[in-house]
Amino acid sequence: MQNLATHRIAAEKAEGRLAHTDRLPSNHWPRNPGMGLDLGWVLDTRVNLSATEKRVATLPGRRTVKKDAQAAWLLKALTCIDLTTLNGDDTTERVRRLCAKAMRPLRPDLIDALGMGGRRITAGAICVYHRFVATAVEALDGSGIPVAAVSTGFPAGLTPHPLKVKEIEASVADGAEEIDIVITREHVLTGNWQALYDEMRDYRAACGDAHVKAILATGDLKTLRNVARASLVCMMAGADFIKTSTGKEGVNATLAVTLTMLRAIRAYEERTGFKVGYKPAGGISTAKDVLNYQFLMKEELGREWLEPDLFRIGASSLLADIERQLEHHVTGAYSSFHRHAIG
Ligand SMILES: O=C[C@H](O)COP(=O)(O)O
Repeated sequence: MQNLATHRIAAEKAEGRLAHTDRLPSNHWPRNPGMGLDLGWVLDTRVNLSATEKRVATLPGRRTVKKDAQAAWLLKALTCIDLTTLNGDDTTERVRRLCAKAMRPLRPDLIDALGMGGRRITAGAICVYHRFVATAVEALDGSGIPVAAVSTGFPAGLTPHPLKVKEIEASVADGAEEIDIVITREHVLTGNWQALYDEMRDYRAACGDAHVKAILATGDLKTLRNVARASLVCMMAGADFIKTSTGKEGVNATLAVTLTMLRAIRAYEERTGFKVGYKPAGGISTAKDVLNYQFLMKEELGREWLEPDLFRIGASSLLADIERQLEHHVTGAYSSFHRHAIG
């Protein structure tokens, strides 16, 4: 069922008043409440590896956008970035600089030259460890940009369960509006779907009103079938988003994993009517990469999944390349990477 805000936005869109890059409110779609664990559905789910690989292999050559259209897609991608710093040497100062970048990701002259003068263009969120949540919330005050905290013993997810729940509660108390949890990979590798469902249910409950993204760590899950099944179980347990990776696995986001997860999202929506968001993360660092993810989102799920309330890109260095490409689009010249030190 659509809420009032949804109707208003739909009406504005129909009248052409909602520009391509304007942010939609984060409560645009009804939140996925989850459902009981349907083991039959989980175990019936299979993935055709060669068909998946064939489908994604043809994507880069088949779909391309140029000039103004490319600039519009890249601007849209920019608004979906969860600007991330997840390093052992993170400091308060680095997090503050990242927040400043999230609020002003592009130079004003570039925004004007792209015909977007006067529009508010920001990153989708800031993503940090719990230690820096309060710093980021303070730095972003009044901007409307949410803070996402990685949690539950990120990245390995092997701390005791009660501590994981407390970690979520602590980040929510500090002002995190989004919590990126990591699942226990062993539950997937041993086919213990009930245990995965139960832990995810606890995480969702601990989040309260904060939205929860379930990081599957797909590079650890061995098969696409496991990826599809884990995606379904996390959605059944109430995940608002499913996310590929921590960025710390040997293999992080890929197009094959993305196709598998997007089809699970589609199946879940067909069955329940609820839309779940998608967040590829880890190793996405070029404008060219991100366009392929956007094409796949649009082809598999439709235009609605190109907005930040259903699509985020977890990335620590993608913004710099998007900025360079947009600057090239405007000026005809590439700037060097050292001029885009953050993001
Ligand atoms: O969730 C975000 C990832 O940790 C970012 O990975 P990245 O540093 O490869 O962009």
